[in-house]
Amino acid sequence: MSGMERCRVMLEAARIIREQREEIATMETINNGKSIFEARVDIDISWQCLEYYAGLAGSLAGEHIQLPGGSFGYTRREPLGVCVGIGAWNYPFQIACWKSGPALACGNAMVYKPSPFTPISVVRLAEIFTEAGVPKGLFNVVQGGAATGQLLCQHPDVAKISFTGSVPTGMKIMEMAAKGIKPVTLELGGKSPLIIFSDADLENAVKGALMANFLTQGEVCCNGTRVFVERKILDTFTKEVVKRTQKIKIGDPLLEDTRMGALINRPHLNRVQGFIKQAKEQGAEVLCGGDLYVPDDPKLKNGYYMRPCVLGNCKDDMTCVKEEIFGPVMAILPFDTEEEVLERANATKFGLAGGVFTRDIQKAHRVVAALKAGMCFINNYNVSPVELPFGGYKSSGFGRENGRAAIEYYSQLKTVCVEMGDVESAF
Ligand SMILES: NC(=O)c1ccc[n+]([C@@H]2O[C@H](COP(=O)([O-])OP(=O)(O)OC[C@H]3O[C@@H](n4cnc5c(N)ncnc54)[C@H](O)[C@@H]3O)[C@@H](O)[C@H]2O)c1
Ligand SMILES: C[N+](C)(C)CCCC=O
Repeated sequence: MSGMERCRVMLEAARIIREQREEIATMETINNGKSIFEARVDIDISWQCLEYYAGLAGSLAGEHIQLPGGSFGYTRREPLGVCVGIGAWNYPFQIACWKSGPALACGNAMVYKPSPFTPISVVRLAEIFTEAGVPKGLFNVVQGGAATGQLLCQHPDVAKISFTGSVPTGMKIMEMAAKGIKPVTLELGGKSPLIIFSDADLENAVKGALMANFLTQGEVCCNGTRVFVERKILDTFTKEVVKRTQKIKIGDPLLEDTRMGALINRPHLNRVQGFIKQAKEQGAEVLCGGDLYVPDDPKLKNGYYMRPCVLGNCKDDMTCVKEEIFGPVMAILPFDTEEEVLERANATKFGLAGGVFTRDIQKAHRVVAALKAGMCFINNYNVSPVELPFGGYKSSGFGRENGRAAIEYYSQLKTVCVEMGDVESAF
């Protein structure tokens, strides 16, 4: 298909998703356990992503380059072929759109494997693509776990792998990709810093800290879980964060006023609570939450609910400050100077995201320029306009999703050199 034809089909898919927003969001809530309130936002980001790449599909082009003697060259932006997408369980539908959007816009096919913990909503996406006119077999869903993922990565017909998941799995994916000389996009974990200066708008900073920690039960790769607070405002900020955290409505994720649903499964809930236990043993203070939450509704009493947790008295060398918890656990860390906080913020193997709250515009830009992270926020956190590239530094991965940047990762350049004169042979 031409770029314009692909554009039309993708716009139709975006339209169907928009039209079926409520049904898909409900399915996603059942799939993952996140609140319906948030699932709706995920679905909106998903159709926006398809719409955005539909817009780019028709404008993909190479360049024309003039050479001496009237000769010239040109480049063609060509698809890679069959791309494999492997997704995590925290944003099942959205991750599938972040991968299939640019992949299909560039003219590739995609075989997508969702996490076995959230297998359902991406099947609906495949149906929607078909309804919209995507040719049969162009977007495929294969269900399974690690073994299935490995087979896909090792398949000789696969041209590219785009993976979202943990750092340990990312390493394995990269090894398999290396054996087949396949390009790979790795969207991995994080332990991102959020820096609150004393001149920040306190109301916004508090809201930002909650956004940075408690969306999707805290199971968010780019969460700003190390909240560095300038000592002057530590007490006021902490008091307000704790007060608001305690007010988060937990429970049946399908209810309109619920803002925190259930964690993904029992082993993960136990793991998150294990981090909190260890934090206490290492000297952190639980300022609120961290315990199990049992909803009144008897049918939910065995659900994987916990109260969102704020940890005080944290130190940089504690496990809860160094490791990705992937649950609703915020660590608050005081700081005194800009230089000090930057050094501490960057002292991590991860580099997915980072944020700063301040009214000083020069300081804000200076700080984000110094942060070693792929996605930085000034005076907000965890918003995701599809126009902006998203991806990590260091162990958080490489390659980018969203924005024009993703086109580079789903296409390849062919150069054509055209001779307009005679061949000057060396022989
Ligand atoms: N950077 C991002 O955009 C982003 C987004 C969401 C989640 N994440 C990260 O994902 C992690 C949580 O997700 P998870 O628990 O699903 O991660 P995971 O690494 O356990 O699994 C991710 C996917 O990889 C598959 N998989 C597992 N082993 C495999 C193997 N050997 N070969 C091929 N595929 C394999 C799984 O079945 C799943 O589909 C967190 O670390 C989180 O930070 C990152
Ligand atoms: C939409 N968020 C909140 C920015 C999450 C992006 C995907 C990371 O887990």
